[in-house]
Amino acid sequence: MSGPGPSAPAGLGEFGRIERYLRPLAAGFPGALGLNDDAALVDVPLGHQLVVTTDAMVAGVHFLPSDPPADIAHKLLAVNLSDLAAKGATPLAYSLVTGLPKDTPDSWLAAFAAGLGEGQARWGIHLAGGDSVSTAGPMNLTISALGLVPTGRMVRRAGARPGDLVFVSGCIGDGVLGLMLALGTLERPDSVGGGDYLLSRLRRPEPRLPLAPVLLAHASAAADVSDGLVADVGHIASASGVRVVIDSATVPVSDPALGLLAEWPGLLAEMLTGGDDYEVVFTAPADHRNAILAAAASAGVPVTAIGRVEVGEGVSVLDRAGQPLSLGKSGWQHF
Ligand SMILES: Nc1ncnc2c1ncn2[C@@H]1O[C@H](COP(=O)(O)OP(=O)(O)O)[C@@H](O)[C@H]1O
Ligand SMILES: Cc1ncc(C[n+]2csc(CCOP(=O)(O)OP(=O)(O)O)c2C)c(N)n1
Ligand SMILES: [Mg+2]
Ligand SMILES: [Mg+2]
Ligand SMILES: [Mg+2]
Repeated sequence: MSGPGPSAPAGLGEFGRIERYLRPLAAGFPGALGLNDDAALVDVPLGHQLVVTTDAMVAGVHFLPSDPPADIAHKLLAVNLSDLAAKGATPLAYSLVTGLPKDTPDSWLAAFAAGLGEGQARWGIHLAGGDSVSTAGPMNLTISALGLVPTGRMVRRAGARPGDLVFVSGCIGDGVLGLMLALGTLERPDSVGGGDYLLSRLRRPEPRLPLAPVLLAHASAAADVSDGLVADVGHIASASGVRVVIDSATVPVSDPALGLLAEWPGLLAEMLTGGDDYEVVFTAPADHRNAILAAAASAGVPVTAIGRVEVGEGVSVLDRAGQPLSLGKSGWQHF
């Protein structure tokens, strides 16, 4: 049809890009139909429900335009799989929308697709379909991820009950410290490798998928921590109609973050509210505590008890002396 001519694109063009970079990512998912149809087909095994989640990432808002394309791909998949993990779901497939500025070279998409391929292999998920558009604005990348849960078992934000304990995976605050390093608003920590660790936690978060079965077995409510620990605990509190009390001294913090905190104690408020953690916060009956810690340890995910659920509403964060900390904000908001 359209041969090379004055209006032909300099690179592979829309369909050339799909064929070269995206079709290989769909090879492992028969329902993707080789990215050759109007839509994809998804089989849901008997006794299971489909869990659907969508997160977008926008240049200048969620990542820096200069970030390596493979890191952007890793994070885009990871933030979506983090929501699936928090719901107790097992990843199945994803749909991708690339909104790229017109001057984005083929080489950028090649590196981005390579990053997606690495993530697919790591997390056992395949591309099912999507859309490719150009944009007059900043780069905009969106994934909708599909996962499976046994019917009726998705772990919701609603379900926390007074008397439950609050648990969190991993460490909190690395992401926002990594962002401050990337933006140059924080000095690199003295610890060898500490700065690289914090930047990798920002750019390459690890979705807590191995925690999903532990959540299915024990959690009364759960959310992933994207906006900030206090904000996301607040989502559980309001959905569940309860009050949550967090003991800030028990919130797990990495060694590089501890080093920075020793010098600038004021960073604690940022760490509790800054977001970009992609850890899972969940509630469970207090008598499940030992079973949860043992199951999480077997799954290779560190989990720590950080607070309790009470009658009431909202979130209180207490300092070492049991006094309320005033944090200023609870988390990231787009508007
Ligand atoms: N543009 C939208 N259209 C439909 N639903 C949306 C939209 N934006 C957010 N939501 C819904 O609002 C809820 C909160 O969204 P969000 O805070 O982005 O969740 P998360 O932090 O887990 O990614 C979710 O149930 C999400 O599906
Ligand atoms: C360049 C840049 N600026 C700021 C941030 C911090 N940041 C941007 S959005 C966000 C919250 C999470 O994003 P959102 O779109 O709210 O994800 P969701 O809660 O829907 O999963 C954070 C912490 C960042 N990661 N990169
Ligand atoms: Mg979202
Ligand atoms: Mg999310
Ligand atoms: Mg979430």
